Amino acid sequence: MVMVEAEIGKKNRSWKRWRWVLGAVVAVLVATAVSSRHSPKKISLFFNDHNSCTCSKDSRKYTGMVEDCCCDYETVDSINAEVLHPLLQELVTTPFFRYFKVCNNESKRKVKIENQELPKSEHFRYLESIITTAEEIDVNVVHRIKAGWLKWRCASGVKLWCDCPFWPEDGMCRLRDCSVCECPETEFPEIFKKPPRGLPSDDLVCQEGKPQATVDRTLDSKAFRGWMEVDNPWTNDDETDNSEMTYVNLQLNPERYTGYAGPSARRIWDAVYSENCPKYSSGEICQEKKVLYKLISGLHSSISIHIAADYLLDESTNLWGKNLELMHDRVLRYPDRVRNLYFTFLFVLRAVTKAADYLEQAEYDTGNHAEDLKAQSMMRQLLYNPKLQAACPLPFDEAKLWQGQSEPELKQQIQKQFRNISALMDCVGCEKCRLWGKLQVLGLGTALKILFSVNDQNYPDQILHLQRNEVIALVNLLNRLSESVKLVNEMGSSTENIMGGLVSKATAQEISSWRRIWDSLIGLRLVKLPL
Ligand SMILES: Cc1cc2nc3c(=O)[nH]c(=O)nc-3n(C[C@H](O)[C@H](O)[C@H](O)COP(=O)(O)OP(=O)(O)OC[C@H]3O[C@@H](n4cnc5c(N)ncnc54)[C@H](O)[C@@H]3O)c2cc1C
Repeated sequence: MVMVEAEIGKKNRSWKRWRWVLGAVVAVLVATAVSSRHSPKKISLFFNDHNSCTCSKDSRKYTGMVEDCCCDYETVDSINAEVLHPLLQELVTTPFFRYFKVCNNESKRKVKIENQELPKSEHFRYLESIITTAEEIDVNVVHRIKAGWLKWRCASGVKLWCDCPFWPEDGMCRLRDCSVCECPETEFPEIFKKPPRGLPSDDLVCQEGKPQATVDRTLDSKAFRGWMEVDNPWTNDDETDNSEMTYVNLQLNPERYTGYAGPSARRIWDAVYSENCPKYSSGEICQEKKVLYKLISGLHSSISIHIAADYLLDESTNLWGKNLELMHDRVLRYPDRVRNLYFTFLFVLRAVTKAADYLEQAEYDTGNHAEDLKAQSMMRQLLYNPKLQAACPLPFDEAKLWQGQSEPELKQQIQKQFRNISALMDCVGCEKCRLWGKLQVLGLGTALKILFSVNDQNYPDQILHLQRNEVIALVNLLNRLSESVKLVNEMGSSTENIMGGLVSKATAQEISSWRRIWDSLIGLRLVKLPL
């Protein structure tokens, strides 16, 4: 009996010791996991579980048809590298494509403070005096004043500002790089300032969707296509008020890292996805909703790729370069984000080639004859490229969509959602991000208009009309997507190798830490190794 009790006591003591060891091990595990989560350079202990090499390697080999498209990944990569990318890179440098019209109502904005209307210039002088008594003023006005103050301090002379219709926008730019450099009046093409040919100059406001806009279509659809302002049911921008518009040179304002992040940026993306294009579930059968989600996700991937490809690596020395870790973390390690990028690229490419007749005949007139001829000729090379036509004749087949019974209501619903996304771009709190956000969403809206709102069997009377800014946005968007696809193709494997190296390095470090912990436990005689 005594012997049995002694045996049980021994087992209890040994169990208690093991429990202690187990507790210590769990504590160390948790601490390691927490510390690696908070340290961006470290790879989490659980990284391998979720991204095991075997599983991710296979899924990252993008082969076969791009989902819902009519062209495979390999062909997209080769035709992009060989034809599209070089052509587009040059095309967007021509004067016609490098100037983009943006809203410039900053100078005319009046800020209402205590029932007083102040012009913007006076508003800043008044600002400091009232900011202390802020509680007494309507909270929205205070938000806006603070936003204006931040923006003003961040980049003096900010002008690219249209009102955010959803909430007081908080102008969260961190770097000077988030501001946009506008063109002086003398720089942008004289012809851009003129009203469209054939229309009386004081009729500009009346053109949008109004009877006056019905230009002679026979003439229009044959040889000459003047640029005119016609409504796009997919976008939110009203560009008819030309006095409030100005031009920016896109070549001087590249899309790249700006430091715009945190709650302001997060709020935009959250609103875009949760309110306007929620991720479809695997059982979702509505193709059109899937398309909207994939277009936005593809655009988001492209923006992230550009941020990572042109990143401020060292602020103190102003060193810019590629941030492969960021590219991997935001896009490459999510196969669906990469797939959506390819999808968006093919969708926009299809829109451009579908509008070939229109784009071929359009006027690329900026007053610089040689450059305009070059733009026209490159446009033709893009639209009728034999290699592209042979390799990928129909990048995306829009005829498969909008076949259901509830088509008109569904189209209206999706148009409304896209218009909301378009309006949300005015809430982007950093100028340069807003410029590119607005341009690319306008480009997507133009692609949607080309594919779904004209020359459709359901709308036989609709003839394609594009605004100059829509064409500029469409082509620049295609160029951005083409760059992203090229970067993903080139960087994909090297980034994976580097990240793979980091994982193995981190794993090796972690193994050696574990060995030290293990050795100490043995040293403390808390663990007994079997003989
Ligand atoms: C319109 C717009 C333009 C911007 N332009 C720039 C710019 O030019 N330069 C710059 O430095 N910053 C820009 N930003 C900010 C940038 O996009 C990020 O928001 C910021 O860098 C913070 O990144 P994040 O890691 O928090 O993730 P975010 O990119 O903000 O993503 C937020 C969430 O969306 C989801 N998500 C991310 N990518 C995808 C995807 N491809 N598909 C589906 N879901 C996804 C994820 O759940 C993620 O957590 C822009 C933001 C917006 C809204």
